[in-house]
Amino acid sequence: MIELQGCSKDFNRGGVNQVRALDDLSIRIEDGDFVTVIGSNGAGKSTLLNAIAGTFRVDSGSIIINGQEVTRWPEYRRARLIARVFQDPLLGTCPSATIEQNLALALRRGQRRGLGPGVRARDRQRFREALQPIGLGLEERLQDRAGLLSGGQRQALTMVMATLVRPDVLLLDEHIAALDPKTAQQILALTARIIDRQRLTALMVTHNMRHALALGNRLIMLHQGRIILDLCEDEKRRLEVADLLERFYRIQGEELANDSMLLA
Ligand SMILES: Nc1ncnc2c1ncn2[C@@H]1O[C@H](COP(=O)(O)OP(=O)(O)OP(=O)(O)O)[C@@H](O)[C@H]1O
Repeated sequence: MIELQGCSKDFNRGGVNQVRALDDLSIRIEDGDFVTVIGSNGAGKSTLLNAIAGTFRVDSGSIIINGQEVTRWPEYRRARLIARVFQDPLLGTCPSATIEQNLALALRRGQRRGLGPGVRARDRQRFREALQPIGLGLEERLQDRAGLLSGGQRQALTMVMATLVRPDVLLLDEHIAALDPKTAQQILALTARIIDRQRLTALMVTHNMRHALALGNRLIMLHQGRIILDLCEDEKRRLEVADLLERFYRIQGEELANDSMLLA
């Protein structure tokens, strides 16, 4: 369970560039909820994820994860509960380490990592079993350096690393946006499968309304740091992309600042 109560965050406070990225935002996300997050550029989507992950502290409000108040916890401490996947496939893996060394590091999430990413024989079987369902043959390449992999392969590896030890919360920030359409579809399918199988509590930021409607059991739309639309599974299932846009216009009374949500 994730709960944000009255969270606000200003950047460049007191300056001419001051912006309220989160504006008294409250939301309760139940265990096992998979929430897709949409909104135009600058709506506060990444800020919401950053606030949960502890990239910065919110200026006001509180954040509770699984009953624990984490508002003042630094990012590294929250990392025991939270796994993240970013847009850039290069961010999630260490290129000079082998696939199995990367996975061995992921296996120790939340523990003291020690000096080297040593790989135990019994872990290799676990790694193969985690990689095999992706269908990219990575299970046969455990000793290859991650830097040799394509962007899509690295993002698949990142997804497996993020969930090798089941996180309490999985945060996906446009994690397929940098991939070609076919690879993006594969990683999206992998994402849905992992979240479903592990019954993860997850938030996924996307600019693609089709994906936002198709995946997950709840959809929120942000605008100017506030939640302007919050749809449950049933409502989501009944909506088409055009309906969603219409809802946005109706609520906001203005046009979307960018067309990427339409065109994606
Ligand atoms: N570290 C920061 N310093 C200053 N301003 C920031 C910072 N992070 C975010 N902002 C500002 O906060 C607002 C919300 O940004 P955020 O990145 O959360 O938007 P977003 O919805 O993720 O947008 P996009 O879809 O373009 O990625 C924007 O006006 C942005 O410029």
